[in-house]
Amino acid sequence: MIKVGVIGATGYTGVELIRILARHPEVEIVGVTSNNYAGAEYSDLYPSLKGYFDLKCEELHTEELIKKSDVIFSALPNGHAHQLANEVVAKHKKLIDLSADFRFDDLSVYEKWYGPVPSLDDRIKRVYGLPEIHRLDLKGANVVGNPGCYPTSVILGLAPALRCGLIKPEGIIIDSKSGVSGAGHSPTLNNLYAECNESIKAYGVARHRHTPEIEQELSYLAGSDIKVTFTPHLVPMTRGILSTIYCDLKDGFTIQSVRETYREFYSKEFFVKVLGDGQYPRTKDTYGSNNCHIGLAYDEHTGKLIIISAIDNLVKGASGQAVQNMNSLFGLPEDTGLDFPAIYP
Ligand SMILES: NC(=O)C1=CN([C@@H]2O[C@H](COP(=O)(O)OP(=O)(O)OC[C@H]3O[C@@H](n4cnc5c(N)ncnc54)[C@H](OP(=O)(O)O)[C@@H]3O)[C@@H](O)[C@H]2O)C=CC1
Ligand SMILES: CC(=O)N[C@@H](CCC(=O)OP(=O)(O)O)C(=O)O
Repeated sequence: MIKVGVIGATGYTGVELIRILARHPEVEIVGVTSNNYAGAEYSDLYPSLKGYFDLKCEELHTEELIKKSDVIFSALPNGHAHQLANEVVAKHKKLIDLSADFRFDDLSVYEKWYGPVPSLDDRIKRVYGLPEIHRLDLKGANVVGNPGCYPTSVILGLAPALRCGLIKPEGIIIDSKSGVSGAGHSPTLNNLYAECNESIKAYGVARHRHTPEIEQELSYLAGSDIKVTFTPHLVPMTRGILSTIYCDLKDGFTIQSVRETYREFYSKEFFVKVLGDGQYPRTKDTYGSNNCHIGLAYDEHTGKLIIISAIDNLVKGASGQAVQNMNSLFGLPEDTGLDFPAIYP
């Protein structure tokens, strides 16, 4: 059994991790930590887990938790994982971090968008944890930077098009929508029911911090520098991300050949489903699952390829993907403990 410790277990991604890990056949959860709820029964905080997970929340004593764990999941806000990674690798254990702290190849890009980075242990071998793209690099890693939710939907949506040279690399426009759980469980004015219900708004326009993360991975896939226009929107639903991506199809390709290329690219992937002609993803069809649905269309009027992708921000966009990464790090089939469909309706 893989011994797992979860830090920041009481947030939205934390409870989703516990929901998945508590039923994972190869996992024993050995400790969960909380600042505000140390000493509380986890299932008193989250009664949906009664009978599935009955440990108490501990105070955060990293040394003890790391000692008894094979792998640590950190579901803390940005800026906490660098120091934690130093401690984890010093004890020859592994870290899967759900924040942005280890998502960037170039630390100066992280520092520009998020803030300063302390000195890091040379033994850290970091990987961007999108298994569909970086599976081979996961094998030698001890620290996983689990991708952001919007980037997961966008990168999976564009990967075949850029890797296989189906589209022009310039002028990509991404319009994404997220449910409110994407903002975490700390109450803010923006997230109050009366503010977001019956309302849709764009935010972070032309400056959202997922832009450099998306550009890093798309540039890797294309083999050249990619710039994108990315506009996220907050929509009145609890979970889900839908990204609609507009790009220019190169001459010589048809929607049929694009769909065939996408199907071939993802043919061995358990979690990515390329929909048929005239079918378009709905967040409802990925709700609660680790799946990503991709729909494709060609606008003959403008020559644009339109790619639509849907995920659950808390599962494929965070905790499900983190468990998929753990499975890969420990040599298990990636779908272990994740082989469940969306909740419908
Ligand atoms: N929500 C989403 O859809 C996604 C989130 N992420 C990332 O995952 C991470 C967790 O997000 P999410 O679960 O939504 O966040 P939440 O705000 O819901 O939870 C964060 C948890 O971290 C703990 N925490 C907060 N501040 C501190 C602190 N200063 N020291 C120690 N613990 C602290 C809190 O636990 P307690 O109150 O018990 O102390 C809280 O439960 C973030 O980095 C986020 O950016 C990534 C992809 C998607
Ligand atoms: C709806 C909403 O507010 N979503 C969050 C994205 C959550 C996430 O993945 O953020 P990190 O990159 O910090 O991990 C946002 O736009 O900041």
